[in-house]
Amino acid sequence: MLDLNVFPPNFRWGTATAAYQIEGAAHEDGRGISIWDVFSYTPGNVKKGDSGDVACDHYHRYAEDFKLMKELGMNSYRLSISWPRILPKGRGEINEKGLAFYDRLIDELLKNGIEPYVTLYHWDLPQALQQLGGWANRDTVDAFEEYARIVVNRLGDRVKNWITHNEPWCAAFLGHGAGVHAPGLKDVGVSMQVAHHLLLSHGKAVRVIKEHDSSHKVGITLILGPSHAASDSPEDVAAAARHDAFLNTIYLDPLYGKGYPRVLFDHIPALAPKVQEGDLEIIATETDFLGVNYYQRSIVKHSEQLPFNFDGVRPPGPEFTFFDWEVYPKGLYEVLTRVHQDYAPKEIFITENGATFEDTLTEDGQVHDEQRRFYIERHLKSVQDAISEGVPVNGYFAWSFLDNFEWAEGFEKRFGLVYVDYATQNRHVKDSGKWYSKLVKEALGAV
Ligand SMILES: N#[N+]C[C@@H]1[C@@H](O)[C@H](O)[C@@H](O)[C@@H]2O[C@H]12
Repeated sequence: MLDLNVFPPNFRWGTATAAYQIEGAAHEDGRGISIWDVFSYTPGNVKKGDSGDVACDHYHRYAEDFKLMKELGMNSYRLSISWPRILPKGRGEINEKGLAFYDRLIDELLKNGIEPYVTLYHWDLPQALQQLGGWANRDTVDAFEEYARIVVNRLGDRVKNWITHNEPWCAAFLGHGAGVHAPGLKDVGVSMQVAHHLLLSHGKAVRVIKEHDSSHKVGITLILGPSHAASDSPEDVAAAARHDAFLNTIYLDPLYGKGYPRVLFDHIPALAPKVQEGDLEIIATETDFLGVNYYQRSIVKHSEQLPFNFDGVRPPGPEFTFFDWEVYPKGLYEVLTRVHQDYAPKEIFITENGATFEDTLTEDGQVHDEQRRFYIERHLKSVQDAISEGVPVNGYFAWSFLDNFEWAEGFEKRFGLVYVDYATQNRHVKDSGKWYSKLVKEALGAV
């Protein structure tokens, strides 16, 4: 199935996490409140009333976690910085204890020979900024630029790989359109303006990073997936094209200098974001790589449902994850070849790919998660096929290293290669983690 010789010699093999999902210590050492703390504390928003208050207690256990990561043989690790840990009010006073924590974290990673890939924003906006309008307020773009400069100036002597934003589609639409993520707003027009401000802040952060050190690599992570028409009827084909714009090209097009997709905003002109002179040029600031998060495809049909006049159709499967997401490895190949053909990023990293299944810890501390192993194997085969066709994929970060706080699903949905027993905080490497470790060591010639 897999031919590791196809993967480039310096391929980055790792896992990914995010601050709010694993750190815990939500009220420790001067950390400010984030929109996800507020959203989680609001009854009904998160299953079982879970929150990131403790999570995987990574704030205190990072040394043991990185020791385990090293034992598993990974050469890279994608993490995010908690903005409210650095700037409790979002701007202004800097929390030195927050910066000192990330100093320790990065130093420990490097001590274990693991290359950090740092995401500046993985959804945990300081609540103080939300009270001023959050990402719907263009001023937050400047706040993000200030935050990025503080982080890059502090960690930039050791961190050389930066991801400005994680999945702006989720932050914008799930958080401001569907209301199922923080801050829990339900206004599609606002979500489109938020998308614009996220992209604008990305472009400004790229310039901050390159000003700090032009040799640093910087990119953005997008969640991407194929939009397949439910039938070849013109209506369904047009609906799928709008869905592709809604999920994919609303970000890809402006990032690669093409402006916003007309197929979407000609259909709903009233929802088009307000764009100021020069914005699109900033958004299209050259980057070094594209981060691709892939989980599933969408099947789309025409619908009278406003504002987009499209609706989802349940994929045929036959395999589905615990999230009820179809297992469709070919979609990753489709995304990679499309992105390469239409946008030609210098490099691509799979910054997230993984699945949740109902994991059970056995009496002897094992988790036999063959479904997850098979899921990852087939998606790596899609990466291999894309590389064989010349797509410059240079890394794969499995989501996730640890089971963690899965946003509105709380701790019920486990994505980790390592099982977390939240009652004891003990870590147990799942069969998928053992398999991935063996694969990585073989790929890196360590066996
Ligand atoms: N859901 N799900 C799993 C995973 C989520 O835990 C990450 O934080 C996101 O970046 C992305 O949505 C993917």
